[in-house]
Amino acid sequence: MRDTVSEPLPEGMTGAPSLSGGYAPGFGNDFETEALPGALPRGMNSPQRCAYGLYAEQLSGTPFTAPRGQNERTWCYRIRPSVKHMGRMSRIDLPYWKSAPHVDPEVTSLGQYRWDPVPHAGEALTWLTGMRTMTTAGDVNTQVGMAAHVYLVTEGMGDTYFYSADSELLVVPQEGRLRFATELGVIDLAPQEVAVIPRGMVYRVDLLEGPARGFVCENYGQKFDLPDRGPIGANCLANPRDFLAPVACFEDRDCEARMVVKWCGAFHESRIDHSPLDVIAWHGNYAPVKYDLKTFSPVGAILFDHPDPSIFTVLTAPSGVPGTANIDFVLFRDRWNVAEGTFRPPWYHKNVMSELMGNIHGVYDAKPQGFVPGGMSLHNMMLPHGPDEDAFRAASLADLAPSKLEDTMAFMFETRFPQHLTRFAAEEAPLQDDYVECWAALRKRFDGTPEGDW
Ligand SMILES: O=C(O)Cc1cc(O)ccc1O
Ligand SMILES: [Fe+2]
Repeated sequence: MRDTVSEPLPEGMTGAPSLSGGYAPGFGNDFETEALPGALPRGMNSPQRCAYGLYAEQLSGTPFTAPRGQNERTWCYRIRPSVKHMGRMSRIDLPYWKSAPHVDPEVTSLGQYRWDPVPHAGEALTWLTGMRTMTTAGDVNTQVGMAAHVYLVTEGMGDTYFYSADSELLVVPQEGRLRFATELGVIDLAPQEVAVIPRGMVYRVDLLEGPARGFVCENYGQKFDLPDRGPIGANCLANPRDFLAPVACFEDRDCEARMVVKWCGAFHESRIDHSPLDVIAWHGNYAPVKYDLKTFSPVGAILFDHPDPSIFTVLTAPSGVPGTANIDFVLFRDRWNVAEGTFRPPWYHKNVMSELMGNIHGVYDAKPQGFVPGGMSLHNMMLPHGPDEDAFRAASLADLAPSKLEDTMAFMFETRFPQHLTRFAAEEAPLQDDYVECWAALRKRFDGTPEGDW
């Protein structure tokens, strides 16, 4: 890939030649970037002839008529139009990547589930062959719901390129480093960062440091957005400036390449003779982004009680019903615990939404044992859960001086839809058969006295 060519600054001025080392900051911004000077048309989208003999093409991420605040599209100026990046498609099988509706009659999804990290199998796996679906929810055909996956990557995709017509992908690495070489530029991704790859965006995933493992939330529905902050005001939580979109760069490369497309839950391939990453300049607001989770500014209880976990929402994908997300992406990062007279860990609860959690790093306060980095848990719709016996005892008896929860980073994909386990999740992944035992020792403390039996 070529490096970004930055525009010369006007005479007598000095300044940074490029933004943020290959990225431009902002969430949902209208970006413009060109890898060759003058490649981006000025003042119009469709010149009669584009500079450098490029083709102009629009990528629409929302319907043409979406309300202005949600309307997303990007204009690309590319060596060939996308229609040249696809030949006749034929079906291929990626047996571990499932889409909703996928309800296996032999699998029980009703229960509290927890998994150890899915181990690296010792076989060579790419972003496509290493994607392992754990749960699906909703329906990919009607564009509602999601799937939760674990990825195991030991090698790059080589000359295979991919796009998902079904979904945008929220990528949450836990181990290793990946490079997403996309049509609009390059995103390098490490643990404790996340990336959002939009629906329809062509890319290839290279391995920078392996093996790599992480989690993916495949969003079939409306795009992830920043949540409204309500009375919190204009700042904190995830701040728009901390999202980074790549600047334009391109490949002008003839090779025997393969384009793989996910469409209505099925995978297809076709052969082409060049790299499709040929966008030399683009402008618009439909772009991949990355975000450093360590820039998330948590807001919490500063006197008493434990608020709902929605205060830690990084991104929310709306469902059309106000306040009822298709998916909330929620982050439990290191933070201060200061609430007085309060049981500080999460309370016991039953939730109409279903909660899939993953541990990126360290120890999660409600589950000091057994929920390890790389591990996942599922507390499905209306399934009771809460702190294990150790966490309950410790927090009930703790001296409530301010204390810092350190070395902790876990997340939740919370969806309004029940999540159905795949056979892989139920039979092949390292399910902890004894997970429910973590609550076994929660004994009756009611003894008729106001103090209870401690
Ligand atoms: O179940 C969990 O551990 C996630 C969670 C955390 C929290 O602080 C409040 C509610 C909740 O579901
Ligand atoms: Fe919960």
